[in-house]
Amino acid sequence: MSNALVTLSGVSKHYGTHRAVSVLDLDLREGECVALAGHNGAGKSTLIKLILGLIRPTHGRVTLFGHDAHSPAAARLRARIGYLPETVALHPAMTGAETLAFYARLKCQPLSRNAELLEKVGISGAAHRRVGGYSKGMRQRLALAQALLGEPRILLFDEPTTGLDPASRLKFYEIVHELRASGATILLSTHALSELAGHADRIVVMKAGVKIADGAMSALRRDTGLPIRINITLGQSDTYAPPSPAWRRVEPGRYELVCHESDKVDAIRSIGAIAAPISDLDIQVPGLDDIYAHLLEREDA
Ligand SMILES: Nc1ncnc2c1ncn2[C@@H]1O[C@H](COP(=O)(O)OP(=O)(O)OP(=O)(O)O)[C@@H](O)[C@H]1O
Repeated sequence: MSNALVTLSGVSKHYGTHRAVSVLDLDLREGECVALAGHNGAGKSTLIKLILGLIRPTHGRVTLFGHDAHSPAAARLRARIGYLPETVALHPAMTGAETLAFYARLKCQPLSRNAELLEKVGISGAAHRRVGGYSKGMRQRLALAQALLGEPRILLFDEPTTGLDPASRLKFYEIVHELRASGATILLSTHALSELAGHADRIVVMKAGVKIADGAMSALRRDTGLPIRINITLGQSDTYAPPSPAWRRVEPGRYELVCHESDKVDAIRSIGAIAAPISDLDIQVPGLDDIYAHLLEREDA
C-alpha cells in the first residue's frame, strides 16, 4: 500500500492558453524531503498552490491524506499542512509575538507554544518589536514560525531561504533536519540547489510546467552520466609514473581518473592498489547545480 500523503495524478493547470503545469504525476510519501527545482515560471509555486487547494487543477486530481484536495475532509486535514509562501505579507504595525498569535488563532492553535516557536526560529529577542522594523531575514524567520504552528505533518516551503544570510540558512536547514527526524513530509522549492545536499531525499525538476526529472541525487547523477573526477598527487615531485593508463597526468606528480557514478566504488578501490606514496587525494562529484543544468540542457537538445 502506498504511504503517499499527497498525490497528484495527471494534474494540469492552465491560465487561459498558458499551461502553468502540464500532466504532472507526483507523490509525497510520509517522512520524505523533496526538493522542487526549476527556473522562474517553471510552475513550482503553482504546484504548491494546487497541493494547498488554493487553486483547482484544470485536469487531473490532487489528494491530501487520501482525500480529494477540494473535499470537506481535506479542508479539515489542511490544518496539518504548514505553508511558507514565496512572498510573505506581514502587518508592519504588529509585533512578532502578536503576528504569531494572529496566525495561531487563524489555525485554531493554542498560543502556549508560540514563545518556544519564536525561540526556535531565532527571533525571541525581537518578539515584542514591530514587524515594520524587522530585517527581511527576520520577517522570513517569523513567517517560518507561522508555518510551524500546530506541528504540521506536511510542510510546503516556497523558496524558504531567499533573503536569508548564511547563518540563517544553516539555522533553517537545522529546523528541516529536526522536522525530518520527527517524521514530517517536506516539499521545498528552491533556486539554491547547492544548499540541498544532504537535506533532500529526492529532487523534482520542472521546466515550463513539465516534470522533467524525479529521483534521488545518486539516481539523477547516474542518469545524467556526468563524470566523477578523482585526482591524486604522488609523492613530492614528478618521479612516479602514472598508476595505470587510465590515469591522465594533469601536472607534474598529479594524475586524474575520470569515471561514471556506476564505476565510482571500483575506481576508489583501485587507489588502494597504487604502490607510490599518495600525498593528496581529491574526489569531485557533480553537484546538484551541475545535474540540474545538464537536465535542462538535455531537454533543450
Ligand atoms: N494567476 C495566474 N494567472 C496567470 N498566469 C499565472 C498565474 N499564476 C502563475 N501564472 C503563470 O504560470 C507560470 C508558472 O508560475 P509559477 O509562479 O508557478 O512559477 P515558479 O516556478 O514558482 O516561478 P518563480 O521561481 O519565479 O517563483 C508562469 O508563467 C506564471 O506567469
